[in-house]
Amino acid sequence: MLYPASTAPNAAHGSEILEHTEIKAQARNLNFFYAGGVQALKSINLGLAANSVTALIGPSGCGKSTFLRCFNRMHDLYPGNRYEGEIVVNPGGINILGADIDPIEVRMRISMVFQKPNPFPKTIYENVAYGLRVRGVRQRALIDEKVEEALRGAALWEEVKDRLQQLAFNLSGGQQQRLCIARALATDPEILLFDEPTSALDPIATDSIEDLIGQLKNKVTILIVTHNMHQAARVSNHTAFMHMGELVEFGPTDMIFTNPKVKRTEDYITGRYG
Ligand SMILES: Nc1ncnc2c1ncn2[C@@H]1O[C@H](COP(=O)(O)OP(=O)(O)OP(=O)(O)O)[C@@H](O)[C@H]1O
Repeated sequence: MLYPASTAPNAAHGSEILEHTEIKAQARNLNFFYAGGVQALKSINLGLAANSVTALIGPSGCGKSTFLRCFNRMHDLYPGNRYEGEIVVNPGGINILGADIDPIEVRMRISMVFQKPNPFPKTIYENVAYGLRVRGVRQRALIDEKVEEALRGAALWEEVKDRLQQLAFNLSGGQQQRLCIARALATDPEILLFDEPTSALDPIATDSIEDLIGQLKNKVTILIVTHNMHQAARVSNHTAFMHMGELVEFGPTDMIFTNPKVKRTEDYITGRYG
């Protein structure tokens, strides 16, 4: 769906950037308050281009994870947290923060991969089948098919196809993280959220996850939080720089890293703070 310029996201920070781009999701005037009253997000307007990777960067505590977690309503798990504004997801233009929206359904459409691999204490097969079972899928043949498809999608199938009934904990850290990606893929999500997905992994496992992200964007829209600016530059199409709960600058990744328009972005990119 093409948005006219007037409704393009991120009006304050280069709305022209996504003007002719299909937008998968769009945060509109998004504020977020933790239960104690801390306002962690301040009027964020940001669009995620469909089938591409958007990276969130910024110093510790700037609100990256808070923003990411709004997209799958993770904050609902703790009483007293409060959103204001909207996150509109296409197709359908549905505001997933709406009071009438079931957060569990949101999490089927928008899956998350965490910092540390967190497989369930179950077999490799059951880890991937989990979301399908929660959704009520019962046919064994269909589950088999989906498990294989998700493991192939996560570039893990060849390594585990002969040991699907082994415990997931027997896998290496990098394999466990790819298993978590397969688990996230099994319910055919439209958006994948990655919260520093390689920070607990060695360089080789990191490379394989980055390659995988490059392949996955053909099928899903990806939002990734990373502290590693080289990683943001390698994997993302667009980058958003946040500072103190605000979106400071947003643009094509090469532009943000080579020619940022805002001094705060430049200072961060060049290592002057953060
Ligand atoms: N559960 C919480 N309750 C109250 N305040 C919180 C909570 N979690 C985070 N915050 C605050 O919200 C702000 C944003 O935190 P957030 O974790 O989103 O930042 P971040 O950019 O992801 O940081 P990091 O890079 O260190 O992970 C910070 O000021 C943080 O202290």
